[in-house]
Amino acid sequence: MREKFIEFRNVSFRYGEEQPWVLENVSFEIYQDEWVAIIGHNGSGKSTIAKLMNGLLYPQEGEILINGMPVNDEHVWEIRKQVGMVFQNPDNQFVGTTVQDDVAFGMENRGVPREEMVTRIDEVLKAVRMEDYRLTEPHRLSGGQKQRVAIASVLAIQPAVLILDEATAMLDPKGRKEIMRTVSEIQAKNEISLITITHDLQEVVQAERVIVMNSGKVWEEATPREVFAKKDELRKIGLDVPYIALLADELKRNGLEISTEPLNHEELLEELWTLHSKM
Ligand SMILES: Nc1ncnc2c1ncn2[C@@H]1O[C@H](COP(=O)(O)OP(=O)(O)OP(=O)(O)O)[C@@H](O)[C@H]1O
Repeated sequence: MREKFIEFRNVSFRYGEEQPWVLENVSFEIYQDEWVAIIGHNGSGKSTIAKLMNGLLYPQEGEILINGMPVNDEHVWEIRKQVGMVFQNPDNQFVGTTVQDDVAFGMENRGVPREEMVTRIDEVLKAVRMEDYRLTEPHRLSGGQKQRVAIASVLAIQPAVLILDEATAMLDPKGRKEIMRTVSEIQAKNEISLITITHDLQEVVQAERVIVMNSGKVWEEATPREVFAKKDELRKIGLDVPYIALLADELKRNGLEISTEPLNHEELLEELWTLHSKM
């Protein structure tokens, strides 16, 4: 059975005593090796959740446990070793003058021995397919390459959880797809939990579970198929539905007996093929 890795217990948070509550009574669990997508309209509290997960912020009410440890001053450094985060803009995340310096930086801070650092730099740059850029200055890389290096730097610390907070938002669709393929391979191989905060529906349908936030509260927690079956309700809270799900609905309205809830081209084609063979 999968172990619980992250637990939010009745968490409420606001950015100051005079400020409105940004999260209210939020509870959920994330398991080891799981891929969870967090979605929600702008300002619904997704990034705040990410920052609470590695102790960049502390909740005013409720409790957060990471691998059984409460997020507080006593555990925050250990927690940051276990929870790695990559944000939207890679330019704000570079500290080294070369790609390999950059990957080394986080390890130096955590006292990883030199030989071990050399091995890990090799491994993580290979994992994100950037091994040929080890001596390149980060500002010479493309947006997608920069995000790969940012991910490699986080992986070098060997976290148990990787959080991508809109980390592919600035890339084109091809770049996004490539990064997500790399990350999901790494997740499966290294058995880490992956949490993706995203507006990209293609990313969401690949996750095992989706947490939908609405105005600081958990609105729904289910598989992508279950979530996207609630098309009209999702629209009411300002969220889109994958194009294929809408197309399948339109086909149903036009009399085709589609019995499943297809979420991608392959599933819709399979459904149409089955219908065709019954005709
Ligand atoms: N540093 C801050 N100080 C005050 N309020 C903040 C701060 N950061 C975020 N907020 C407010 O908290 C609320 C939730 O913000 P958060 O960034 O968590 O939402 P989000 O769901 O990630 O949004 P988006 O999809 O736009 O990135 C918003 O109303 C936002 O204005």
